[in-house]
Amino acid sequence: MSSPRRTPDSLRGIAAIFHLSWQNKPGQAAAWFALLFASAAFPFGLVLVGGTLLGSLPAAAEAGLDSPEAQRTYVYIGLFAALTLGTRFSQNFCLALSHNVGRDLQLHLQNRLLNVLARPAGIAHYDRPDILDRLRVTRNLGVDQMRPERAVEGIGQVFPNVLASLGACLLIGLFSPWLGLAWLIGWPLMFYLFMMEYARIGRLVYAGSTDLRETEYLRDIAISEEPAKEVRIWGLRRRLLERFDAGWARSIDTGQAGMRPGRLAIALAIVLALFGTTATLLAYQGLSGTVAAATIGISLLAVRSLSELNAFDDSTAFVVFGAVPVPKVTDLDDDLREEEPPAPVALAPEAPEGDVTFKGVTFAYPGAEDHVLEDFDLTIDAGTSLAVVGHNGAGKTSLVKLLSGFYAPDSGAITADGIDIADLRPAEWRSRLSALYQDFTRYPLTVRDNITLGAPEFADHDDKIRAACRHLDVQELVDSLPRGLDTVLSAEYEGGVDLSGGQWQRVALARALFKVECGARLLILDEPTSALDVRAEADLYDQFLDITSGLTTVIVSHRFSTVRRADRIVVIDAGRIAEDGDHDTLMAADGLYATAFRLQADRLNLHTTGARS
Ligand SMILES: Nc1ncnc2c1ncn2[C@@H]1O[C@H](COP(=O)(O)OP(=O)(O)OP(=O)(O)O)[C@@H](O)[C@H]1O
Repeated sequence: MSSPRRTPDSLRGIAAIFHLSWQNKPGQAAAWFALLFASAAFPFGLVLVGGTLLGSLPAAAEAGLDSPEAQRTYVYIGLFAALTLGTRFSQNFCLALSHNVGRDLQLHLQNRLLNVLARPAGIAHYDRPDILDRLRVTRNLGVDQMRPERAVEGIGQVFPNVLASLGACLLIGLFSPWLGLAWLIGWPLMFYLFMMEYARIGRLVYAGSTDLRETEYLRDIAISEEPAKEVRIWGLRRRLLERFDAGWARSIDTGQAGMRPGRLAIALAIVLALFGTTATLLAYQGLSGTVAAATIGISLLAVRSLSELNAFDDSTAFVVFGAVPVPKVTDLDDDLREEEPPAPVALAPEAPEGDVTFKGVTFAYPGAEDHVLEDFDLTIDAGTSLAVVGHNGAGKTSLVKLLSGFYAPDSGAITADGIDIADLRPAEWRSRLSALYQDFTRYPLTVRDNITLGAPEFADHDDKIRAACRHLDVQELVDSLPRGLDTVLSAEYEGGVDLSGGQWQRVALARALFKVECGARLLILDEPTSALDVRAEADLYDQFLDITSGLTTVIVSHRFSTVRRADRIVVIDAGRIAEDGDHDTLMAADGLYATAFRLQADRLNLHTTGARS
């Protein structure tokens, strides 16, 4: 948990709110700034004119209705009425405009956050705890009291109030310079003490981000649909709750998370002392007639306006809490900004036509000490299929992630047609790839969307969709759905259906093959059969040559029935290639591959024997 005595995030947040509002819509921001000041200027004028009006009444009454004194009073009355209206209107307009500015800022931040997180070419930022901590704070863009939108609305109330109060302190100085000075010091001090209390509470809530991130993860496990089955079968509810409570207590000292009465008492004591002294002096001097009636009037109204303090209400809390996520978003934006290759190399339309190679690639995950791949060399021959096998954790998926450009090698290079893929625009390289990842995504969209997401510009090419669906009975699956390709794959929607795990994997395979139909040159299949039944796996085995014919394919699998079909098989062990060859060669070599293959084959045979007996 970080120290609660850091740079005040709220102040940075407020500055960022003004800056971003100006950047977003300068015209609207200028009107907002003007109204913020106008909402303070009108009440200030009201106090000044109101007090002067009060002071002018005795002389006007004495001099008669047509006297110059009375005419001055009429002017004051007119001004007072105009300023009263001005106060009312400017405050209402200011609040309305604050609402619009807040809404625009909220939208801007949400879009920016989405863009910031989706923008990096790779996914290494999801391995960085500092990014994840800030992400936790920015999630509060959607939590009511913490929303930046509420902070802007709060500014619309608090900012004019603070300015008007400072003006009122100055006006009290007309009556007594010492008293004015006392107010000018005491009032901001009181306001500061309140703000700091809110800021301290805000920091307590925000600061323990790492602990809270873990704690909230436990909460999410308890309330989300995906782990619901395991939560019940393992009876996790009580343990999750206990750990959630412990984590919450560790990250937020609940005893500290309220306003501290001591601080509040000091703040209130300052204000009460100022009010008491001012009232006593005003009464004494007013009665003794040593100070002009107008000065007494102005001071009285000034003191009254100072009692309309926003410092004590929720607006200040909203400003302090809601401003915190704002600079976090802009910081994330700066941190995750990536340089494009200085002069990106363009790929030929049909590229990669030649080999794809790993040359001396060494790679470790961010923050990890051990290398997953070390001085790794591999050539993936164009137009052939390559199977990558190895024990759990050997680095197969990491190889696929590197090939996809999700991570960059620490040293060495991955080249396609002799060009380092680091010199290409990531989007251009990926336009040539198609992939089915181990942890593929189940999109709650239509089947058509699910299949054509990789090449949406061809989404209405039914012939390509059919071609992508011709394997593993995906076409039959689509035909059996109530609305065919337009069926939404989620039971949460009207007319939608959910699929089984294996059916989802077939749809994901069709998605990968659709992109191939649309021109992808390199197909990556990472455990494509993990959820398939025996028949579907056998189908893939039968259709593998057809699917991969003439296509550069990398397949990662523990299922040897599919792997053995590949033109070439490499066994990865300890970050290097331990064996390399086709199925027959590797079996003849009688090494790791042959041992693992026989183990799996024997197990299947045993199983068959067991089933028969
Ligand atoms: N995001 C990550 N951050 C840190 N380490 C990681 C990350 N992903 C994987 N690793 C580590 O990298 C090593 C290789 O993982 P990888 O997923 O590439 O193995 P694999 O061969 O695909 O394993 P499996 O057969 O179980 O899928 C493992 O030690 C794993 O713990």
